Amino acid sequence: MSFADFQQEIYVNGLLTGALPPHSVDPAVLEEVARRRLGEGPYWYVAGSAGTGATERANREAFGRRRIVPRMLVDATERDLGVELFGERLPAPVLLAPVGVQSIVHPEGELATARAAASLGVPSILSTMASHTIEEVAAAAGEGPRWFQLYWPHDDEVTVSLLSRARKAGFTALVVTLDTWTLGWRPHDLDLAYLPFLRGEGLAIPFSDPAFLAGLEKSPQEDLGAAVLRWAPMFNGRAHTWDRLALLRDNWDGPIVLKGIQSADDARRAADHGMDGVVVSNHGGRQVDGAIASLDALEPVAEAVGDRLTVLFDSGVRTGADVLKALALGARAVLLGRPYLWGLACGGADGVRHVLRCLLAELDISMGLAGHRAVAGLAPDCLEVR
Ligand SMILES: Cc1cc2nc3c(=O)[nH]c(=O)nc-3n(C[C@H](O)[C@H](O)[C@H](O)COP(=O)(O)O)c2cc1C
Ligand SMILES: CCCCCCC(=O)C(=O)O
Repeated sequence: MSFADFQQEIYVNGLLTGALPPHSVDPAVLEEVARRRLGEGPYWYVAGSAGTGATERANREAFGRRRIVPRMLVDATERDLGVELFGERLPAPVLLAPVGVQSIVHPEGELATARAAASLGVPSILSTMASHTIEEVAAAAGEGPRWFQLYWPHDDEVTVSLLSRARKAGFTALVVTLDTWTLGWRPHDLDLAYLPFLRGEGLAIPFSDPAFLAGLEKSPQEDLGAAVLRWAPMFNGRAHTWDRLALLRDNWDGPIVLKGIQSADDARRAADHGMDGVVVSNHGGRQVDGAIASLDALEPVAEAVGDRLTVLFDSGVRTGADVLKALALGARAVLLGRPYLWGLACGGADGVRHVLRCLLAELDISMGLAGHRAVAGLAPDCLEVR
């Protein structure tokens, strides 16, 4: 079955039974429904961005400036969206971005996300700030592909312990997020005084880690305040430096991908330091207001590193056509962020699966209509810049 068949399934169901799709296929409508369900604090924590929102808007505008140039009389009836990432064959060039504290959106949080992604063979990247433990999420993902995202603690024993737990639980690739060593200036969260971690929420992974617990007199269940006080300076407030990457290389025997890269120079340095990939990302515009649009950073990074690194992309992807554009500009695959959280809010695992199926169906159909049989054939000349 191709991803495009989801469109037929919806039409046929509608014709035969009069049934509408369980959720809207329009990401903006789904977001509106999620907004009503979540309430102000949780909605704005997810939807919000840094400062005036200029970078979040720039992310979308950069997609708007690029237009696909469809080619005719090409037989693209049969298409292959598959892609190989670090030796793993994936059915489509899409992963679910790491997102912390998903229990604020749905009680099953990362467990639901992992199940939905696994049902389609798509990797979901587990955040260090997840509201379920590494081992619980691994069990929920079953045979599905798993990647782990590290928020890198300023405590080497905790770092090594997290990496070893993730490896033991079957996570194959490590994504190290560099752009959020401290939280950006986020007016919505400040005005609503809504910051889930400060209540100890969504910290299931550090709070279940033996090396982290070894530094506490009482368990987090007995003394949550003390646990938060140990967590905060360990994970927040100080950046690491390039020379420290050796610790990760020495303690992770799979691919390592640096997330949050926005400059060609940093991408080259990542390659020089023995990294395997980068995610060109500005964290969905949540960190530096006024930062470069992620899509504008993509092509220079891809050109700078050539085959030395696997280049992934996120920030601002909303539709299948967006995925096509990012692939054409040099991404091997993209990470989807906020849209799947709206699916999670509206329908748990089914909602996340629905969002993924819509995105992949639209990508598949857009590829065909634009005259592309495989993602490997996409290049900058498939697009026009306005
Ligand atoms: C609510 C929320 C929580 C996030 N938590 C994390 C996280 O724990 N780790 C991380 O690397 N990125 C995190 N991100 C950033 C995403 O991985 C991704 O870079 C971003 O959402 C992409 O932009 P988009 O939402 O416009 O698609 C978070 C994003 C959101 C919206
Ligand atoms: C110490 C930083 C924790 C941030 C976790 C969630 C996140 O990345 C976000 O954007 O919010």
